[in-house]
Amino acid sequence: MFTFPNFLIDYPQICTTFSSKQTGRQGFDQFGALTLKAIMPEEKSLTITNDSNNKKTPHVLTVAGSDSGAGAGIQADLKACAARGVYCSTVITAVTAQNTLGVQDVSILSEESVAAQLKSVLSDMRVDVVKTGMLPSITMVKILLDSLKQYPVQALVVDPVMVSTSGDVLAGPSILDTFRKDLLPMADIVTPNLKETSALLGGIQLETISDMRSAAKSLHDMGPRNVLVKGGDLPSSSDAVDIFFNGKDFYELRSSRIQTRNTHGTGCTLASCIAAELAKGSSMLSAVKVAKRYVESVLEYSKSINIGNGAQGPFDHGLKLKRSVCNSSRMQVFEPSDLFLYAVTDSKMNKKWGRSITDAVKAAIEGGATIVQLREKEGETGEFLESAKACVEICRLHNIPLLINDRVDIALACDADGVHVGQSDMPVATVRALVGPDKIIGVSCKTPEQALKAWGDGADYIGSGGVFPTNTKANNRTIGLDGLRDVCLASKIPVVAIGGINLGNAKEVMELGVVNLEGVAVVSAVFDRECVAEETRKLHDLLKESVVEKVMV
Ligand SMILES: Nc1ncnc2c1ncn2[C@@H]1O[C@H](COP(=O)(O)OP(=O)(O)O)[C@@H](O)[C@H]1O
Ligand SMILES: Cc1ncc(COP(=O)(O)O)c(N)n1
Ligand SMILES: [Mg+2]
Repeated sequence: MFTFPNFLIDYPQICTTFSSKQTGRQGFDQFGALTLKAIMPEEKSLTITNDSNNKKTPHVLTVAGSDSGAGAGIQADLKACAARGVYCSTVITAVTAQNTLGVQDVSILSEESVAAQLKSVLSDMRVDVVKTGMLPSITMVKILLDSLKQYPVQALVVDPVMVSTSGDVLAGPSILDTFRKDLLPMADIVTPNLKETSALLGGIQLETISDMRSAAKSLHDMGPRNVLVKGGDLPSSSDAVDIFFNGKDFYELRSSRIQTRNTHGTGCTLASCIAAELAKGSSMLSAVKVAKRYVESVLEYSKSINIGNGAQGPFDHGLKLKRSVCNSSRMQVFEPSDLFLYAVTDSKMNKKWGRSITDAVKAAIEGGATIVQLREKEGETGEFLESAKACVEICRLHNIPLLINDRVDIALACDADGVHVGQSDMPVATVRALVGPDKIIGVSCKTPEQALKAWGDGADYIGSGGVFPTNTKANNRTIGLDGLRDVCLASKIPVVAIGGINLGNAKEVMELGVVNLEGVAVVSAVFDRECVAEETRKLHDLLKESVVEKVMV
C-alpha cells in the first residue's frame, strides 16, 4: 500500500508558500517550492510570498484513450489543460475511432507500451497530478498503480470512464472489481457520470438528486477521498446538478443546463480541469467549482460550433472569446462568507477626508473588511486603473477579494477578482462572457424576480437594498427589511444587504437571520469617518455578535 502525499488536500485552509524544507514532508521534495492557496478561518491576513526562482510549472499527466474526433479523451485533456494554463503530458491506453455519431473502433495498446510511457514521463518530468480516463484492462490499472507507487504524485483524479456520452462501452464490466478494490481507494477524487455510478454500485437506479447523494456516500465508502457524481444526464433536472461529497459535507453544484448538441467530452474536460486546478494549488472544492463553471462556460460559448453530422458534437475548449481566463493570479474561489463585511469605497468621501483609494482600502482591511469594492464614479480612467492595480496588490496580500463597480474594462485591466453591476449597467451574461468563469460577479437587486434572473445569468452574489435610506445614492428606492427578506428567500445565491447600514442598525439586519443573507455592505459607515479602521473594527465586532441561526421563512 502507498499513500499519495496529499498536502494540498489535507490543508486547504492554509495559504502561504511552503518550501519542502519548511514542511519537512516526505515525498514533497520533488515539487520544489509550491505556492499553496490559503485562508485562515478567522483572520485572512497571511502574506503570500513567491519564490519565483524555484517556481514550478504545474503539470498534469493524463492516462487515457485517444479520440480521433478530438472531442473527448486525450485530446480533450490536452485542450482543457492548455486552456487552464497547465502543462499536460499523455499516456495513451487505447486508440479509438470516434466521431459525432459514436465509437466505430477501439484498439487497446500493449501493456508494455503503457508501462513504458508511464516510466518515461513520471521518471523525468515532475508530474503534480495524474488524471485517468479510459483504462481498458485490469493489468493496465495495476501497471498504473505500480508506477505511482514508484513515482508518487500530489493527487490522483479518477474519471472512471466506462461508457461514452454516445452510449458506447469503453471499458467492460470485468474492470469493475479492479476499479472498486484497487483504483478507487487510491483516488483523491472520483468523477463518475450517472451510468458509471450505477455500474460501480451494482446497477442501482439513479433518478433523483437524493439518489445521487446516497450514491456519492456509497462510493465514498469504497475509499476515494472525494466523490463527484455528475448529473449531466439526470433526466428529471432542468439544471445540470453534480453532487460533491468529501466524506463529511455534501455540496450540490448546480448550473443552468446549456441547450446544445456539443457536449461530447464534458466528462473528460471536467476531470482534466479539476486536475489542472489542483496542480496550480487549489483545494479540492475550489478545483471542482472552477472546473464545473469552466465546462458550463465552454458549452455556452460553443453552442454555435457545427462539426459532424451526428447527435453529439465537440466544443471549443479555448472559448470563442480568447481571453486570459487562466492567467489570473487570484488563487481562491469566492465563498459566501466573504460577504460578511463588504467595504465599498466612494470617491467623494475619500476626497472629503483627503484619503487616497489605497489608504482607504488598507484601513478597511485592517479593521476587518472581508471583501472590498472600488466604486469610483468620477475621476480619470488612467488614474483609477493605477489605484485599482495597487488595491489588487494590497487585497491579494491579505487574501481579500477585490471587485470593481460597473467598470468591466478596469476589472480586466487590473485583474481584479470580479465586477459588481447594477440593473442598468452591462447585463450579467455579457459581463460573464467578457470576464470568464473565474471572476466573481455581483448584481444589485431589489426584487425576487431580479434575484432569480441574476442567478440564471451567472451571477455569484446579490447586493440587495437600499435597506435603509441613504445619501450615497440619489433617487434610490428603499426596500426595507421586508424587501431584503423577500429577495433572500427567493435567491439561489448569497445576498449582502446594502443601503444606509451602520453601527446603529446592522444588528437588526443580521438578526433577520434569513437564508442566503451573508453580511452587510457599507459605504458611509466606514469611509465617511475620520478613522476607517476603527469604524470597520467596531462594525465587525457588532456583526460577529449578531450572527444568528438562519431560517427559511
Ligand atoms: N447541457 C449541459 N449544460 C451544462 N452543464 C452540463 C451539460 N451537460 C453536462 N454538463 C456538466 O458537464 C459535466 C460532465 O457531466 P456528464 O455529462 O454527466 O459526464 P460524462 O461526460 O462523463 O457523461 C458535469 O459537470 C455536468 O453537470
Ligand atoms: C477515448 C475516450 N475517452 C473518454 C470518453 C468519454 O467521453 P465523454 O466525456 O463525452 O463521456 C470518450 N468518448 N472517448
Ligand atoms: Mg457527457
